[in-house]
Amino acid sequence: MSEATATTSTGRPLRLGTRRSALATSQSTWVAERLRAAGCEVELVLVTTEGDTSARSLREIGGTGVFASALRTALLEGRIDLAVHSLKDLPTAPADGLVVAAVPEREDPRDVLVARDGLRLHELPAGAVIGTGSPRRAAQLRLARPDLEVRDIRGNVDSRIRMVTDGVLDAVVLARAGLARLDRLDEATEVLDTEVVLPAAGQGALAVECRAEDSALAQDLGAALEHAPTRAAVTAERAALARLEAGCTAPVGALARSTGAPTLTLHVFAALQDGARTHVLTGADDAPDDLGARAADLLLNRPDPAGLVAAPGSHTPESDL
Ligand SMILES: NCc1[nH]cc(CCC(=O)O)c1CC(=O)O
Repeated sequence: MSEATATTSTGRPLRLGTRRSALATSQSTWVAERLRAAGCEVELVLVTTEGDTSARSLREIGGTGVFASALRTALLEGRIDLAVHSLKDLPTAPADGLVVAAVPEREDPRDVLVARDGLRLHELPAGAVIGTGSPRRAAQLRLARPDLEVRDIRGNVDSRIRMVTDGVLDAVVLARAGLARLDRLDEATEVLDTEVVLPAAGQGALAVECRAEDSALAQDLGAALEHAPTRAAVTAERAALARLEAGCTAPVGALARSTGAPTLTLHVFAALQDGARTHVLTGADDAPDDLGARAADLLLNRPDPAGLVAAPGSHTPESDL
């Protein structure tokens, strides 16, 4: 990035909009530091979202978009120049007038268990209470451990872990990436295998968004932050999610991995009304949208009779933070 593009066209520092939570500020600070290392002047601007201020269930306040929408409004109104989102919280529908200018290299996308007494999932006693607000996690936990009680919870990462340390719950499931960003990975008692709990589409990855009309800024953000293999993987995952959202209301997991360029292998999970299904598909990493859409179509046509029955209309976003 050249010094000439280190600030906006008006010469002032780039305004990076961030939510207030510890996780959001850690993500935004990481991006700001990378941009400063690339020669940009960057300042953080706090933006409040309804997902942060409302105690109502995420299902009531409108789902996946609640964390992203205030940042997007601030971008479109010109109050900020760029925003950093957790990619898994970003709706699959593109936003008019905005562009995901960069997808940086993702963290380990897996979920972790934080349980009392250092326990692992298979060591929790029958009847143990495990907290998650994510229908995706709940569905897969019920498949792995039908003898546990899965309880719907919400709150930020800190308050969810406190439910375990305070003895209210035996365990919670969180994204490993979130704990890593908060420097609290040592509190995880197990990294959950993706065969047991497939992560959410885009989990562990960030999206750096700006106005589409700021094409020079978008280019600079791409040059400073883009990680092409992560972009390909999350594009495949989100294409699968979008296709499944169009065809059903089930909880979905999706994870693509590079299996030797130029191929990607995509695992998709959905807990449909008539059972849980997974599908694995390999395809070209230069056509990730196509790979995701095909994997979703194949999954929707292939029932796995041994699977789980999901509650109707249970498609809601990931547990909140
Ligand atoms: N919706 C909550 C959310 N969004 C992003 C993360 C963690 C970091 C990530 O997955 O990128 C979390 C917390 C969690 O699921 O435990």
